[in-house]
Amino acid sequence: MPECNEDKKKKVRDIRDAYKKAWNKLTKNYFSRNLQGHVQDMQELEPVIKQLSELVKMYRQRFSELKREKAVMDFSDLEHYCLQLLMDESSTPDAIIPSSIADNLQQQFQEVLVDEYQDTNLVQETILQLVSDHSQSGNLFMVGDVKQSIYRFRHAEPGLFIEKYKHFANDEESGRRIDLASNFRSRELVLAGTNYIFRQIMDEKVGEISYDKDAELIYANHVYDDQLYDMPNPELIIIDREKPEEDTSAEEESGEEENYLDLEKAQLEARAYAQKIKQWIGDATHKPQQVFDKETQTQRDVQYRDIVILMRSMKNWAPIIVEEMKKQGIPVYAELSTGYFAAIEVKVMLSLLKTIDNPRQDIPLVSVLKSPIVGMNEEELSQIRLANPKSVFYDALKKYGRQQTDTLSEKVNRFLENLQRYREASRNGALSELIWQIYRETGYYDFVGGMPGGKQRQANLRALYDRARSYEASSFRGLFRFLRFIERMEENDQDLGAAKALSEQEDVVRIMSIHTSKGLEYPIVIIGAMDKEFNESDWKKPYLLHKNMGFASKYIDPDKRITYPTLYYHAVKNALKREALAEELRVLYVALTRAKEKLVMVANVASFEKKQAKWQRMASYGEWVLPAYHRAKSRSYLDLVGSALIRHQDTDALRTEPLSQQIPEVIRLDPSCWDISVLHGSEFANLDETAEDENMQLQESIQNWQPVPADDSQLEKMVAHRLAFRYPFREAAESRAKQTVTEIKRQQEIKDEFSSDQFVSNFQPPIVKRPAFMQRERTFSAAEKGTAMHTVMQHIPFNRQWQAAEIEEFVQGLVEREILLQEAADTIDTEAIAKFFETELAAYMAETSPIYREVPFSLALPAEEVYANWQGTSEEHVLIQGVLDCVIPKEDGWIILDYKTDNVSAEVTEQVKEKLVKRYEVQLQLYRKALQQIWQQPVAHMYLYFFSGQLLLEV
Ligand SMILES: Nc1ncnc2c1ncn2[C@@H]1O[C@H](COP(=O)(O)OP(=O)(O)OP(=O)(O)O)[C@@H](O)[C@H]1O
Repeated sequence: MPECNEDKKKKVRDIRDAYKKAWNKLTKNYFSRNLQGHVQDMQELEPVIKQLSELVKMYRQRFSELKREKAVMDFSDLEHYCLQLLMDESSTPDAIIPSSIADNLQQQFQEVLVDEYQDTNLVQETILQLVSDHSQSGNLFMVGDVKQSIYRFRHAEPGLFIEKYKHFANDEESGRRIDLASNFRSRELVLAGTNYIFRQIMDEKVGEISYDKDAELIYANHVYDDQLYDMPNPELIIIDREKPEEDTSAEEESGEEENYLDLEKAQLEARAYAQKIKQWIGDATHKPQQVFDKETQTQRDVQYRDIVILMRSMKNWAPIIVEEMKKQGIPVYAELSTGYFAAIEVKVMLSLLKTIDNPRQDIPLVSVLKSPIVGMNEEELSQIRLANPKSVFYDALKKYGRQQTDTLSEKVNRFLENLQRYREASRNGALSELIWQIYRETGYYDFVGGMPGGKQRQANLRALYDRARSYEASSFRGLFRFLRFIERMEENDQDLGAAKALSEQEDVVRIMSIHTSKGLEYPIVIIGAMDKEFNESDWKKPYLLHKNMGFASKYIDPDKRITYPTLYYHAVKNALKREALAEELRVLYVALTRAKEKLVMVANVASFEKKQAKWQRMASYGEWVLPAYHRAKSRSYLDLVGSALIRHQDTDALRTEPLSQQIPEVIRLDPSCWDISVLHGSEFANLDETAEDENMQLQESIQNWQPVPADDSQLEKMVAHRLAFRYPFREAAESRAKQTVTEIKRQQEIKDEFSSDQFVSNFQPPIVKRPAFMQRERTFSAAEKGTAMHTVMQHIPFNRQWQAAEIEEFVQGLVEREILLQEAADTIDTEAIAKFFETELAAYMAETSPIYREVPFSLALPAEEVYANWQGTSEEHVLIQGVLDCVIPKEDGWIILDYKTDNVSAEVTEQVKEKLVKRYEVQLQLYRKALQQIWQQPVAHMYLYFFSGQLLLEV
């Protein structure tokens, strides 16, 4: 027998093993029992599931009642109530009849336009049908792209779109389909690349829609034709993390070099992105990449903000990537608003701090006991609970510690001792020191460092420490207050997003989820984490829920204590799996179609060799669309993309063997072009970290107020100029631009022996009216009494003399007309008003008409006239507002009269009169200015009339 090539032998064996494995799985799942057995399992399960569904219905009922009681709705209630309103009560699931409200709306809307129609769910679809008109040609217009339906988790139903898509193409009567095939967004090579991949991976079997000629992206923006791009090919970068074969000499050589195996996967990738980005942005030796600017219709240097990094999920990787990119000196922005307080390590530490503050709080205490800091399990916790079932948990814990002598009680006592020490430390020392002491003594800081995403977790713990330090730097003290402060931050959604130092507007590289990127476009798109496994939680639970197939559970035999999947469980599982994969294909499609000019896909894999072996099975497959069974086995985007690219002439780097000539030319020589690089993880181990070092040094110098080097004289000048800058309108910014006359008067007031503070404040009109219930109380403030007097003077006719009794009657009239409250009317000094009418001035007023009362005015005055010490520019103006009590026109100059209700108790000497005049001089001079400037009238006299003491004084 001729010698057989070992490699080929292994290959054949691998293929056979793969099929054997698949076969075994099939037989295990479906043929380990006969049909009767399967049916029997499901029949036995039936009553249990029925009971469960009854329970769920009851729960729903109770839940709805509670919601109604509390008058709250959730988002899906909104949709469902809306549907209820629009649907006539006689509707059945098969015949939905519009209600009168829906009829009404149908009349109202001429056109109903729906964008992103592919993301509609059945409820929304029914609502749309109910409000649109179906009488003649119809008025419902829907736009969408089913390949971009990525909201399955919100019950989007791409089937609705697909059904119309097919139906309208064949039946012009029911609707018209317009294909918007041209793509104006992207360069030709980006589109060709996307087409090449999707033609192979998307069809009705896996993907729910076929990627046929109608679906393909057609290059239409020919502006790009004349604008060359330096590195136009879409790229696939694969980082291989496979450990090199044991080689002691290499290990010695590497010495202290950072071992790439210590780097997080996300960190490795981030370094790959950073390397690319640095290349594009350029430096002293490299020209920056050019991108096309839509505004100017020309090319310009690429900026950070032209680049986006898309991730399927932001949850675990994004914070690490942000941190690593920063280390590499690349400004990034990622929306990481959530996550800090949700991070388990932060929760545990906060629980511990709460327990230290007050151990009689069950939830924080038990959280700490269960956390790795103490490490108790449910069993132990229940034992402790049993020691004292009625009290708070802390009492139970202490009792258990006292009474028992087992290993658990040792654990308990150790914890109680530590807690006692921490409690003392929290009272005596700095909080931040306590936090650090806890990290050190419990080893929790090191522990989280060993968890997945350890670097980020440690950063979170450090952030808590920093937060405590800066809290103590303010004048606040104490653990309780700190916890309240943190709680308030949490309540107000002020999460400690460390990455939020930069805002969205700035020139930074964005990191976002593919879902967020929907509808957006960027010149350069990096799709990261291509080998992250799809989320399988949807169909890996012991019970499954499918929107059409309903509920499926594993078979459970409580007696034998066994559980295994039923046939129906398998059916639902397969349906969910298929749908989830279809959704993933569409998410990938959204990602690829965000790029305008350049597309880079990055993945890092545990073993490139294994991936190759998997893809290689497609290397000689002759059809465009890859076999469904192969695609269905994909665990990541990379699996799909790798299998698709392996048959292209540009992708030697992916193959273990030369490109098979059996592959049809259309596939092999497809016009798309590809740059593939496979790099080993070790290449990223020692990336230049000088940027970080420099930044750290700078930061340190700045924090310590030490000079930093300025090697650029231009820069030095600019900094000096900026630091010396003085805002030209500072004075204006520090004084009010709008003032009331009363305020100005108060500021410039000269206190005299007659003016107690209260006296002075008599004339401040109340800034806010006293609330109604207080106005009705007996005590009226001096200001309110003054206002009441002014109200009477505003309304009382001047054309005659008034006696006190008549005034009394007049005031009652005001009460009846609801101009005055009775309580306010009771404070009116009618005698004093009667006395006013005895004055010469009142006699003159009786002869004169018109007389203007309560005249409001606004007047702009130069600031220096208003503010005695004004230092600012002379152009600055202040807006003055005031109300003139009484203005009396007179031929030889107008008269201003201002009523005063001050209590002038002292004997009225000349000196007292002088002081009173002085007090109001500023105010009246401003009135004079107002009258002269606004009314253009000369002012001959200005009087103050003091009701108390019937004093008329000329100013
Ligand atoms: N007729 C056109 N001529 C030139 N450019 C166009 C034209 N139509 C659209 N564009 C440009 O193409 C890009 C994509 O357009 P638009 O965002 O409307 O597409 P879309 O179908 O909504 O994309 P998607 O659904 O993939 O997010 C935009 O930059 C837009 O300015």
